[in-house]
Amino acid sequence: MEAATAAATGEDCCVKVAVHVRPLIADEKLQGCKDCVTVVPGKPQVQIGSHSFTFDHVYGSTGSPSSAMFGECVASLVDGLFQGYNATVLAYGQTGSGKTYTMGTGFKDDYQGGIIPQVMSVLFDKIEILKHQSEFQLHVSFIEILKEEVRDLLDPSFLNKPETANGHAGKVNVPGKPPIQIRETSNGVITLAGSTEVSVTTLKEMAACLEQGSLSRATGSTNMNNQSSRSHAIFTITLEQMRKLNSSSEIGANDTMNEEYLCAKLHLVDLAGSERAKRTGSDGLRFKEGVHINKGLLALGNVISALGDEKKRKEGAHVPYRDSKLTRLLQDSLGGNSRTVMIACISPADINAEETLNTLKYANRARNIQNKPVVNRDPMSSEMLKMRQQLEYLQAELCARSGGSSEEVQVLKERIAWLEAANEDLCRELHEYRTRSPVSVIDHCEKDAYDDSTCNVKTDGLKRGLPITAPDYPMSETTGDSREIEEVAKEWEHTLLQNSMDRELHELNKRLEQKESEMKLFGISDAETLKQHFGRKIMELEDEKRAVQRERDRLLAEVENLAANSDGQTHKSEDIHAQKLKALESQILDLKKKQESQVQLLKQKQKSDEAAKRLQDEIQSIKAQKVDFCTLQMHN
Ligand SMILES: Nc1ncnc2c1ncn2[C@@H]1O[C@H](COP(=O)(O)OP(=O)(O)OP(=O)(O)O)[C@@H](O)[C@H]1O
Repeated sequence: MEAATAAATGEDCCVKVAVHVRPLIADEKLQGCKDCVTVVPGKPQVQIGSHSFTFDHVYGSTGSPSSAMFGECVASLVDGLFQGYNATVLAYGQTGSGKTYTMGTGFKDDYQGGIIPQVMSVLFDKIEILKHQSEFQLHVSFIEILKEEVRDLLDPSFLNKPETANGHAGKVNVPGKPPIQIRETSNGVITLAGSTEVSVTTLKEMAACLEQGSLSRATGSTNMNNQSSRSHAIFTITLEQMRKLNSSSEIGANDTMNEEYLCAKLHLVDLAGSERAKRTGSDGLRFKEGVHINKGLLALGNVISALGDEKKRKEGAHVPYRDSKLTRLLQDSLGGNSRTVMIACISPADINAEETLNTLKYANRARNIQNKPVVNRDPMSSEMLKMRQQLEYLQAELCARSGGSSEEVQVLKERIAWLEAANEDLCRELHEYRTRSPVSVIDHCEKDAYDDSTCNVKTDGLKRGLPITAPDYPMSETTGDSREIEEVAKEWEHTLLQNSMDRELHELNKRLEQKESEMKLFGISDAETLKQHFGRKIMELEDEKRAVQRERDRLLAEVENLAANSDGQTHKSEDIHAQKLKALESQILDLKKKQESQVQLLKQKQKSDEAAKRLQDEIQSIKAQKVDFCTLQMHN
């Protein structure tokens, strides 16, 4: 639960102080006490001796009737609970001054006229009225601080215990039960860990809790009060509500949007009375109790002094809340997040004049205490409230604008509709392109390239499809929608360009691979070997040719010699030689042919060398192109 911030009315408000003057009681009358307190008629002013004090209200002994106290001082606090404000009603005064009577925790006399019973009855009346617009949950706790120990008055294990030796009706701490601890949450809220919180749904149930706790409370008889409260008692009502917001705040259709969770606490405090041991006649246990009571009240007095002194407050003086459990528990009620009313109970008897004056001085100082009550709303509710307020503000602004220039709104609406339609078309187109296979996209792109235009030209065409500068609206007014369309077109253009470049790069790689494999065939080392091989072959053929020519010359010379020597034999050997010569000539012819084919091979080799060189040059240029493309892709 979060205390709502200033936005949720973090008002500064002073502790309200009312004085309740009880009538002289039988004992005092018996003692012949005189009335020493005067209430100025029609004014909330009290005079005692030479001292005069003005308060917010004065009840009893000819001041306002006591019956008016609830309506004037407490009813507004109960109302505030329903708005999420914490509240405290604190009864302060000397022993026997009427605190228990005023608060209505005594279950004697006319206790129904006390504040707590009236609070309970008004609370349930209000819940009955509001139950149709809110869901409520009520819890009560009832604790007492006795001798600096916090005790749970609603602990079921305290019930039906026999009266103990010290005279405290039925209260024994259960062994093993952890003591109640006062804790402070991270946002400064004081809580009681370990106290019983009883969930109640009816007035009867709540009254039963009050009765049970009151009967369990430590009381004892003193000279000044035969049923004196020996402890400070705090009856706390916690009201949780899930409030449905009224129609003026209704915005969303969602129910949770129209609900807020509020939680507020009302502390009803009946303090033990200050006492003087001499006058109360207390000794032993009562004396010890009195010491503790006075210690707690002294700490309370110091806190009131620190908070009530404007100078000290401005100087940021330390407030000794931690000096006692009472002040620690009342930290929020005094100077914190609570609307607080202090009821100073006084006896009019002159015998009590000194204590009465002290009480009035304290009460007067308490009037200067400034509290800061805030609505206790849970963080989610706060957030929703903020959002709701923001939404209301925006709706109001929209209404104001549309009221101011309906024409402008109409034009804007048309423009939005047109942009939405254009956007839809583009999205559809984009979707179609995306669903195509990458190859078909490239093909599409290449087809465009073949038509003497590039992919970029195509995407420009896509952009052209969008009349970004609509005739009615200047370019500077381009809205989010048209920007979106442009971005889609750009993205598309980029994709196509990318695809085209990828494709070209792929082609280049393929060509490069092919050329490199060709180059392997015409490797430099293989070419050299081939050259040497052919060279050798030609040399061999040359040698062979020369040998055959020599043989032919020899044979011709032989033929000429034989012709000169004999005719018969000459004819025979002439034939033989002629045949040999013929064979040699055909051999020479063969060799010549071989030589020619070798020359042809050499020429081819030369051509191959040249082709290899060209290939190498081409590879170099392809590699250079590839580098250029890669650089271009990186830039894209
Ligand atoms: N306004 C009143 N009208 C009539 N009787 C009253 C009124 N206030 C108190 N009394 C009576 O005065 C006596 C003391 O009152 P009460 O017990 O309420 O005092 P107290 O301040 O609670 O005392 P303590 O601090 O010792 O508990 C009771 O008998 C009570 O009935």
